[in-house]
Amino acid sequence: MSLQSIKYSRGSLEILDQLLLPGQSKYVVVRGVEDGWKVINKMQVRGAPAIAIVGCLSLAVEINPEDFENKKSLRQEIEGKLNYLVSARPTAVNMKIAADELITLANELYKDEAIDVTQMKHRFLDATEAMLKKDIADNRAIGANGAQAILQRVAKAGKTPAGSTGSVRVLTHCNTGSLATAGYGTALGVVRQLAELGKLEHVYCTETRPYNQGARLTAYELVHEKFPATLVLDSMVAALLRAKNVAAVVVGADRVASNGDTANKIGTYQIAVVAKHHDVPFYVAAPLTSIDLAIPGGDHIIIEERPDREMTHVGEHRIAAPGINCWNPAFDVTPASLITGIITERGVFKPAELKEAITKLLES
Ligand SMILES: CSC[C@@H](O)[C@@H](O)C(=O)COP(=O)(O)O
Repeated sequence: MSLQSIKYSRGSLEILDQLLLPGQSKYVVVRGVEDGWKVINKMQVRGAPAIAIVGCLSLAVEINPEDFENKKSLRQEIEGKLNYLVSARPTAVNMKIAADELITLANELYKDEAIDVTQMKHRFLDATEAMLKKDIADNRAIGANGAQAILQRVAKAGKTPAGSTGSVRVLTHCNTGSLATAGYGTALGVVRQLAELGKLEHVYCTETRPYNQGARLTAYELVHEKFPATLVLDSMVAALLRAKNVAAVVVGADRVASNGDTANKIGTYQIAVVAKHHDVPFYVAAPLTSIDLAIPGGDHIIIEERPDREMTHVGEHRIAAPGINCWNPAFDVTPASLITGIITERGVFKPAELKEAITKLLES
């Protein structure tokens, strides 16, 4: 069974505290929106899809026991609280897209004269809870589409390791697995699917400084799943791609602009540059809820800057010289020109085809 980052039943929400992993597995109770905002901002829960789901469910547990005087007050509560949750972390677009969808739903329910305030609340709770199931289904589809794309490309290029039966070695960055989503994972879902097909020869994961999502979380998931896996430091990627016949890089995304430029965990951009140099295909795996068609390119993405302490300390232990200045952007933007394909639940797209393809899909 894969790890569960979010435990939810109507009226009750708990998240696995990712600040404590891998040392301790402890669930934190989220009682409402204020708790939801805090666990997202402090990164007790993180990863673009998980942020959106926990944010929305924190509103669900808050309004579940409340009696609203009328539909207008419920609609106002929903809009105000969702917009507040969007402010917890700025780079990932998933929370914003989920908030916009749920606000649109609340407006429709408000206008629907056939339902009363209690029915409106239940319809809203149903829609919020549906996100959990949808995310897992989307991730499974991403996994299948991504594994197929990688295996096809590798077969065409004749790049499987010598003596193997078409199995591949892949590299991933940050954590995109069960912990970053409702379950299964995006880029790690592709790895999972390769393993399910018996085609995963080896997966390499980066440490992902400074927060160490790779060493603490991805490595934890890979060990848990008993996948053949090796941890490397971020500074080893060039050497790894030169030495280990890696067939593909697959990473997640926090926000994909309409031209395919992709914001993801800091360090992703330099991996893409190195992959290009070594002629290794570089894939981004992300659900449609990570694609922001409202912005034309990566320059429009706000990059979150996090506290110096994440760089200067490992746990309680200071590793940097006292007094040194720090720059700690949590994400970078990989230009579309370095991306081979964007793997979604609805297919794999070249960055140049993304906008038209997604617009068509959303219209249908
Ligand atoms: C499926 S998670 C995709 C991305 O959100 C992930 O790669 C990432 O950058 C996470 O950053 P984090 O700062 O840990 O929230």
